[in-house]
Formats: sequence, C-alpha cells, structure tokens
Amino acid sequence: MSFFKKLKDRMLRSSSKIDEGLDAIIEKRAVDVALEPDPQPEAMPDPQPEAMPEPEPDAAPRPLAPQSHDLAPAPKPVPVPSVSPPVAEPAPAAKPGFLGRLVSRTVEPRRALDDEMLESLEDLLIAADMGVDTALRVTANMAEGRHGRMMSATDIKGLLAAEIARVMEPVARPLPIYPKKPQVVLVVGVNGSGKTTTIGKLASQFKAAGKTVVIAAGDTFRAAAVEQLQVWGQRAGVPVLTAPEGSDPAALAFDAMTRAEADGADLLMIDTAGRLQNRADLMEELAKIVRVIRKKDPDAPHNTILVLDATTGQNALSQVKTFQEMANVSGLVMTKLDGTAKGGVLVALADKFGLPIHAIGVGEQIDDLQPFDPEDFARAVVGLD
Ligand SMILES: Nc1nc2c(ncn2[C@@H]2O[C@H](COP(=O)(O)OP(=O)(O)OP(=O)(O)O)[C@@H](O)[C@H]2O)c(=O)[nH]1
Repeated sequence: MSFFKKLKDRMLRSSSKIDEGLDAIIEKRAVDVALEPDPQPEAMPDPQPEAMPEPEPDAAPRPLAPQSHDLAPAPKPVPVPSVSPPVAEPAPAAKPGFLGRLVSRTVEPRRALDDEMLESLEDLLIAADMGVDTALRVTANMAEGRHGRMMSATDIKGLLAAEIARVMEPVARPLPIYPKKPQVVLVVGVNGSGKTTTIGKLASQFKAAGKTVVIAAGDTFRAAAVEQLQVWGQRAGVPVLTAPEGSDPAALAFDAMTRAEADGADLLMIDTAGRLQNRADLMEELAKIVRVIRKKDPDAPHNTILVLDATTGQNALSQVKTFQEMANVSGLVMTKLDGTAKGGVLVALADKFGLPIHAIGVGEQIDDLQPFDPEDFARAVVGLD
C-alpha cells in the first residue's frame, strides 16, 4: 500500500468530515448544469465593457488571474448567471437526448462561489479544528478572483488542498542532522502525547540510517515510563540510560551527555516526564535540564521537539505557545493522526507558529512515524484521491 493511501485511510475521519461537508455545501444550492447540452463561457463577476450578443461556440472563458498554487482544474464553463439561483432550474429549451441524460448522471453538481458558500466553508474548516483565524485566511485565499465562478465539490477540494499545501510547505522539514557529536535532542510534551513512542520510532529510523543513538530515560518519576522506554530501546536496538526512580532528571541528562560523548554517539535523545503546560514547577524543572546539559555543551540541546497529540485539537496551540516560552521548541512531531477528525489543527499550527513539523505519528507500531509531506497531507485532509 502506498504511503499516501495509508495516510488517507488512517486519516479517514478527518477527511470524511471535510469531504462530506463540501459535498453538502455544493448540493445545498446546486445547479444541474449537466442538463445543459452546450456549455458556454462562465459569467464573470465584474461587468464587461460591451454586451456580447452571441459568443462564439469555442470562445475561451476570460482568465481568472491564475495563482501559482492554483492546482484546481478550471471549472467547466456554464451558461448561468454569476449569482446562483436558489433552486436548480433546468433550461427549458434544451431537452437532453439519451446521451445527454447519460452524461448528466456522471457530471458533478455545481454552485456559484458566493458569500454564503464561503461562510459554510469557514464553518466546516473551523469544525475540522483549523481555528477561526486560519479558516478565514484559507477561505479568503481560495475565493480570491473566483467570486461567482461555478464550482463542483471536486473543484473546491482541489482549491482547498492547494491552499493547505501552500500553508504547510514551509514547515515540512525533517529533523536536521548536524555534524556535532552527540547531537542532543530533547523531547518534551504533555502527559501521554506520545513522547516515549516517538523516541522509540525515531531511534529505530536513525539506527537504520547508520547512526549511533543513546536514549536517556528522563522521566524518573514513573517506573512504568522507564520500563516502556526500555522496551522501545530493545525494539530499536538502542541503549537506554536510566536513573533510580525519583532521582533528579537533570542529573541523568548530564550523565547521559557524558556517556554519549565517551561512546562517540551521533545522537542523544532525552525523554522527559509529561507535564501540563500550566504547571510552573514542572516547566521550571525542564528549564533546569537545559541549564545542566549546557554545562557540557553550550549549544545543547540542538533540537527540542515538542510532541503533540492531534486528538487534543485546538489545545495544541496553547501547548506550543507555553512550551516555546519555557523550552525554546525547535520543531514538532504530531502523533495520533490516525483516526482523528482534528487533523486540521496542523494547518492552524503551521499558519500561526511556522515551526517545522518533523514527522507525523499514524499508529502505535515502530514504523508508524512518517515524514510530513504537505501535498499528501492536504489531499488526505480534504479526501481527494
Ligand atoms: N494511534 C496512535 N497511538 C499513538 C501514537 N503515538 C503514541 N501513541 C499511543 O499513545 C499512548 C501514549 O504514548 P506514550 O509514548 O507513552 O506517551 P508519553 O508522552 O511518553 O506519555 P507520558 O510518559 O505519560 O507523558 C500510548 O498508548 C501509545 O501507544 C500514534 O501516532 N498513533
């Protein structure tokens, strides 16, 4: 199965929500253009200098200021006014023949792109966790130069996917690898966001790429967390350094730096206890880990990855804000994108913070961590094949 197919299948709940919503928006005011046998250029929103009595049958529609990201196919020209009628009105003169009726069953319904449609679109994107600001920006960009155009659900999906991909493109960046040894990667996030699992998956990928990796089990508060990390270390074939339960995680991080240096390891990944972003004491403890490892290397940590659980939706935005203040986050991993209807929050995150998205988690197995591909993601979110 291709990666895209897998992603799309796994993001089914996100995509089907937007997918079905878009179909409903179009059908609400659809014009049955398929009954028109001889389509002509679409009516333009702005007035023409002179009335055009009889357009030539093959006259091309006026170009609509194409944009570089406009990947959607130009909608089929139709002889309807730019303001769509409230109900479908078949043309009285042209009675379709057998072939026409056959075609009408396969042509998608369309409606004019108007303010009402844009509002419905905004509501749909907000419901898919894109956030109000981002939803408004995305729909405004989609509408630019297209007011009054007749659109099918597929046209809208294409436009939406192109706009989402445009927002996501600058943030799709794999974890950068530096020549510095060891490269210290601090992994932070709230409880249960998927930090331990992500470290295991990343360690396995780096090991497979020929890197030597050491993991530090910095969650010294929960014995179960240390055991879980040890299991992941075994799966990935990577050593896991631990400290007695209740000991200072900053001290373990310092010892792990010493060991990784001595071993000549390429990467040191430091797990940390899950913390709520509103717990000042826990956040201060995180700052202490950073202070201590900087005694060994003033540039460490070289990466601070914030692991976010996609199912938390809009709360992810406040997590990024607080962790950025406390831990100088350099990149994100979004987990649990499989089976959530809240994938849209990634678009809001990219739009608002512009932090690199290094990878996405799409399952609980060791190979369920994928590089973030903006176009695949955009198509999966809107439900395009
Ligand atoms: N479906 C799915 N589950 C995931 C994914 N990533 C992690 N999980 C699951 O989420 C749960 C929590 O993951 P952990 O890795 O333990 O999270 P953590 O952030 O280390 O948790 P704490 O140590 O409690 O802070 C586990 O049951 C994981 O199997 C993912 O991408 N998809």
